[in-house]
Amino acid sequence: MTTTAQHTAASAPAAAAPSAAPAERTGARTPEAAELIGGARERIDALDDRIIGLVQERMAVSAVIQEARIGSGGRRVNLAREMEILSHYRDALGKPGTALAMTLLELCRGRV
Ligand SMILES: O=C(O)C(=O)C[C@]1(C(=O)O)C=C[C@@H](O)C=C1
Repeated sequence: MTTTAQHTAASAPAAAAPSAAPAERTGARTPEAAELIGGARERIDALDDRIIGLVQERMAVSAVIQEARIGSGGRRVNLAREMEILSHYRDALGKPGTALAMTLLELCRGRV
């Protein structure tokens, strides 16, 4: 029987294999570029871990707010506040910022 992992490994392009040579793995055409990309990817992985941690922290703080509001007899969602957040992200990051804020709000809403 073929496992999912075997199937994926067999069908994935060689460039994606972890054991591939650095230049192949990064798409670079020189060892220097491969080295630079490898280092920058490590920084991106570290940044992504921090971003994920911040998102999780945001979710926890949002849950505290929602709990307090619902516990006091209010509604879970506060649309006026959501509009402020959408504007904030859009002002900082442009149109994709709005999409990012919507995803964050989706993650944060409805956790309590
Ligand atoms: O600020 C609030 O009132 C919240 O409930 C937090 C939050 C958010 O995650 O930013 C979540 C739900 C609301 O609809 C608006 C905003």
